[in-house]
Amino acid sequence: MKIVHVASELFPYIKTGGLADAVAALGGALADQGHQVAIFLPGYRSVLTHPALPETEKLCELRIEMGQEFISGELRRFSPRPGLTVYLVCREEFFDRSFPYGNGARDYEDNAQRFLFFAKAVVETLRLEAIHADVVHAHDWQAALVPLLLRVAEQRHAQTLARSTVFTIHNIAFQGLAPLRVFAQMNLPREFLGVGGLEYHGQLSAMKGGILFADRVTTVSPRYASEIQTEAFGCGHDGVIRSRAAYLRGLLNGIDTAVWNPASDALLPARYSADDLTGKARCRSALLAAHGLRAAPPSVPIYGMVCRLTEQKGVELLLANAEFFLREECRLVILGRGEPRFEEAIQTLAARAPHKIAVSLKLDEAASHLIEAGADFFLMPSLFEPCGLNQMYSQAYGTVPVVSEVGGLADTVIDADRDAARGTGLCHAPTSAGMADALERSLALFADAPRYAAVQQRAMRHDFSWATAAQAYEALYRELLQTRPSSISTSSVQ
Ligand SMILES: Nc1ncnc2c1ncn2[C@@H]1O[C@H](COP(=O)(O)OP(=O)(O)O[C@H]2O[C@H](CO)[C@@H](O)[C@H](O)[C@H]2O)[C@@H](O)[C@H]1O
Repeated sequence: MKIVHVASELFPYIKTGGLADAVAALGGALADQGHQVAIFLPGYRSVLTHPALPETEKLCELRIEMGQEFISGELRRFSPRPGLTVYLVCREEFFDRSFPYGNGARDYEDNAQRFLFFAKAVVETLRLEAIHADVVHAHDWQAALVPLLLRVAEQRHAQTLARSTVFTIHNIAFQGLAPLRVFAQMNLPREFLGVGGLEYHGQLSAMKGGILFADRVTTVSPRYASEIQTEAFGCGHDGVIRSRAAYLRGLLNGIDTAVWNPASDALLPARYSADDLTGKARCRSALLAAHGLRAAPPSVPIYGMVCRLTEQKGVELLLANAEFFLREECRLVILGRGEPRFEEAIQTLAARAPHKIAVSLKLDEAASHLIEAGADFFLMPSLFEPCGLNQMYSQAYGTVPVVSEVGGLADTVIDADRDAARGTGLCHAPTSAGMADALERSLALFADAPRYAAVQQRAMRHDFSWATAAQAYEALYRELLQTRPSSISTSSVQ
């Protein structure tokens, strides 16, 4: 199949979170299966200057219609591995900036235009380069308008650009809301402006466009697929999701075992496997040393956490349990960047016990690998979690996850107290009391070395690889190609 992915992040060239890992690993796994895969990505500064970027070839100049004007850009491409081509949509004014979405304190004001330009450039390239995609697969709000723009372009040019379209929601909390006036720059028929179109409470929602007009909508775990149909998790889009429930699937992410494998991980001071955990003990000492923490004998548990420091990730639950980490003989290492209020609160916590609690407010890939390997428990107290990757990385690294029982966390971690024979971690309600209970249970589990080892072994031997996860997408694509697209996109624009 000819499969085209459209996303705003791609590991290793640009990553602010799990989207980058998921798109890179899915694209790579599909290419390994023998499909012809293309990935469209904005040509951000950090991509164009990335040390791993091979030489890129300039393909063409772009002239993109945005309302009354045409905006120019350039299309570059490179091939990082056989079967995979990455297209970079470049325009200095939009993408040659320090960060992809904002300056840290606020989002860039022209994000709607930047990603509309990107989405339109993808559709224009599909047309100009006659790519004839079997599937165009858009990820998250930044690419969400691609299915609709594509069907409208097909009608305008009387040409088929893609046999089917898929939209994947990695996080429904980020919706790409924009003022209604941006609609004029979309050059879409007026019928797509109303509440049956992109309008969302007096604004435009790119996310809503993806949900309504892709042939199939997927999200990254079965549990999140049902959660987003509820008011509690739908972030205002639950109604529109319910209206397309028949076309919605929850397909679990996997992990890229070429990057996340303790037996071959070059970022670790020592490698190890389920059969020989000696190297993990060295990673454990190295982790404490790297963060200036006091050495810990094997009986003292080390807790690790790596995430964007946002409300979603349950930072408040962690802070509500600060006394646990201050009181108990343990160590805690946190790596993350995010909201200033959380960064400050965590720094204050670390300052109260600098010999046992460390925080690093950086984006640091190598440090995240060392935490996954060196910790004994990995904390993910998320309030919601579409899938979550770190709980799978931590299981592969023999680091027992302690997670909120929401979304993909609930789908990938089995509570060891509830299910002694199958348990791979500890699960709790997404509340501070729930987390407090799980932390107490983690102490009991760690004190019982044979039981901890059994949980660790089961977690390490579980297959979370993308090779398996990608099969579900392949099956979905095949199913789509066999059935006539039934979404309202085609019928609305015909
Ligand atoms: N300071 C830091 N330094 C280094 N690495 C850091 C870091 N902060 C975060 N990371 C890394 O970023 C990734 C985070 O991925 P997640 O899937 O856990 O969450 P995210 O919310 O970004 O992704 C969204 O999309 C993914 C993909 O579908 C879903 O799994 C998830 O639930 C959804 O919220 C991990 O690889 C993690 O190690």
